Amino acid sequence: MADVPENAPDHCPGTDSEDAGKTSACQGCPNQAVCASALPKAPDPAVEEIRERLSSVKHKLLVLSGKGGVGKSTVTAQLAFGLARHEDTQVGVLDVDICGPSIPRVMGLEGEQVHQSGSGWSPVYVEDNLGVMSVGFLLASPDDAVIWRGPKKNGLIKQFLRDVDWGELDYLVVDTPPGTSDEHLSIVQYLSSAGLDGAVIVTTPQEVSLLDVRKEINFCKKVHLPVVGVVENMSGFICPSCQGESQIFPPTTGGAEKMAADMGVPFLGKLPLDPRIGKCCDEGKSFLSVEPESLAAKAYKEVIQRVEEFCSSHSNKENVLNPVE
Ligand SMILES: Nc1ncnc2c1ncn2[C@@H]1O[C@H](COP(=O)(O)OP(=O)(O)OP(=O)(O)O)[C@@H](O)[C@H]1O
Repeated sequence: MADVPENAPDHCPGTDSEDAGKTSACQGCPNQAVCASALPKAPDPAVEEIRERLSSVKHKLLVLSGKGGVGKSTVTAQLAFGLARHEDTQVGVLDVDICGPSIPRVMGLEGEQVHQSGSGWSPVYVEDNLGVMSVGFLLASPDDAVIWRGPKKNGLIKQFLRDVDWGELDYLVVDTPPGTSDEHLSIVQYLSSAGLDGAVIVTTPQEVSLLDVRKEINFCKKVHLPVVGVVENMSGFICPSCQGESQIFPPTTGGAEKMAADMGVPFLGKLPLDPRIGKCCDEGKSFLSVEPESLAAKAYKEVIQRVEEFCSSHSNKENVLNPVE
């Protein structure tokens, strides 16, 4: 994992890089001597700070997808709305999809900004029991692009995990970038030390998405991250008029359910393609509240219930000490 000291220059290769202390960006950096030496690097104090900060969060979940555009942010948002349906359940959403933060839009918080208090960054609240933090809140406009190299992104992820004052939470749901990258390793390493329950993996039934999900599951296995389960999104279109179902993306190899069984991970359910889900996301609303009787809402409720069951049966203790080998 490319880890970056607080006062690192812009193009810092990261303390764990083979080039640490040797690139042109390292010239003049106060850390150059220690980075260039073969001495073991000091343990990252942020690990302990993040563990301390998140000790008031009972369950921490990552939402992953192998590919972009399969509905990861939609599932994150609707899962969070669903978990927060009980007023006494405190839920947080952390959007670390740094280059494509869509959580502010899908949760109705576009244009909001981060506020700082004495105890850290304050989440933006959708409801009293549902708070959100996103890199999108740091951008001047939703059309702004974040173009950062890995080390700087990892620095921001660390800051988000360490500095947001969530208070007491039952669930923290983390929306991640698509694929498996250096950022994922950072997130897993930092969150594992704080007790990470597991990952919800989102795919569509298309073979091209399933292929990437296999990689995602292998990534979880490699870093000892439990898989809460796989969600098949956009799985069939249910006609709002006749309720007939059509397969838009016919799976050629049995779909996500078979793939999950083959890989020995749970399957959480199928969420149909329903234009009303897209509309709710565009309007930043909870689909479960707007269309509670729809078949898609029923499917969502089953997925949410399975996630709740997983969390209540999961012992939320530190699952990994050093997941990144
Ligand atoms: N089940 C569904 N039915 C209808 N539309 C959906 C469904 N799931 C997601 N969408 C729509 O598909 C689009 C992509 O969804 P979303 O932004 O959640 O994907 P993503 O995987 O998070 O993408 P990215 O990788 O860009 O972050 C959005 O317009 C969303 O409203």
